[in-house]
Amino acid sequence: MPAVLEIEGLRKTYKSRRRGTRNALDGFDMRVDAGQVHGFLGPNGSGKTTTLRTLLGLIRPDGGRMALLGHEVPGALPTVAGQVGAIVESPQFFPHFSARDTLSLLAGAGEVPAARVDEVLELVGLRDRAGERVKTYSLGMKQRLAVASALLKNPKLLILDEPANGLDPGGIREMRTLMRTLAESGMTVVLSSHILGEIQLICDSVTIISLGRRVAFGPVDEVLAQHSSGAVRVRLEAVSDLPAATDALTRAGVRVTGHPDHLMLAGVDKPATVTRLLAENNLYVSELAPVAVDLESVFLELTATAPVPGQHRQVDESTKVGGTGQPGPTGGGWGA
Ligand SMILES: Nc1ncnc2c1ncn2[C@@H]1O[C@H](COP(=O)(O)OP(=O)(O)OP(=O)(O)O)[C@@H](O)[C@H]1O
Repeated sequence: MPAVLEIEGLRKTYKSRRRGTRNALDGFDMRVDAGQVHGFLGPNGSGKTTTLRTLLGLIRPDGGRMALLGHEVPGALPTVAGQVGAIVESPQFFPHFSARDTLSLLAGAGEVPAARVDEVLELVGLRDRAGERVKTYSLGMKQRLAVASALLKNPKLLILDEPANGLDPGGIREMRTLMRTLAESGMTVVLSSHILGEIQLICDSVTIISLGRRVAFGPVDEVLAQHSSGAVRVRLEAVSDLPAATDALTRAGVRVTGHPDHLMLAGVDKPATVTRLLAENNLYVSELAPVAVDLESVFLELTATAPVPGQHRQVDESTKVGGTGQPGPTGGGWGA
């Protein structure tokens, strides 16, 4: 299957006086095959938007190579731009224009046939409100308009950063159906999202990024299978014992992901060893069950972002150049 999007060894460094030089992308790789719905996942600040902005020529990379639809970018962007539709960060629309005026203006500028405006309004479910001013739209309606604008030129590749943002549950389901329909018509769709249950339902394949590097990729089934061996859910008689159990299990070399009322363990060969280890620490198990792992658990484990009882995780996924490769101690990866 031909690759529609290819990235190899992409590097991007941001420099700031306050935070020094930090790698947002640290040799990142990604490949998306034609006709797939591909999920692009990563914790806050892990480099997703930087990747997408770099691909679209909005940011200059510091190293690596990228190709869209078989053409090296950014050099070939003028050639491929007409075949790539993207929403990266919320686009701004004229508040006094209606959705139909907005799309007609964009269609005119992009030499798209006027009839396509009504087609995309229908596709995103805005037909009945298309004549009203954008300033009267809800967040979800603006999001639908943004998707409509990216679909106008019937692109071969559609890139959407958080398309479900602001959509109600019905809207999320409609977006899911729309993405599948577009893929069935031959379009390749790349979605970044934090709604992992949704990604598991929609996507054929995923890339997971952490600290500016790829930590997992491939068909969703394969990524789940690679990480599902020995997954066990543990509940204790006392929820307040979970931190002590996390500590004891981690010291014994078990990979533990904390949840408010249970722990998920990975790589457990014999569940009986867990029961014995906890009992030796006066921690008593009320449930020990093998589980089929889901994308959320895989994500939390691979990106080490699972909540730890009693701790407040600080967001910082960039890595200091010349540092240890770990996030900085001060947290707050919200730009310089
Ligand atoms: N203009 C900038 N100047 C300095 N640092 C930046 C800039 N833009 C992004 N960064 C940093 O680069 C890192 C990656 O940010 P990016 O926006 O790519 O993350 P993300 O994965 O899209 O996060 P989110 O899920 O929160 O949208 C973060 O540490 C961020 O603070």
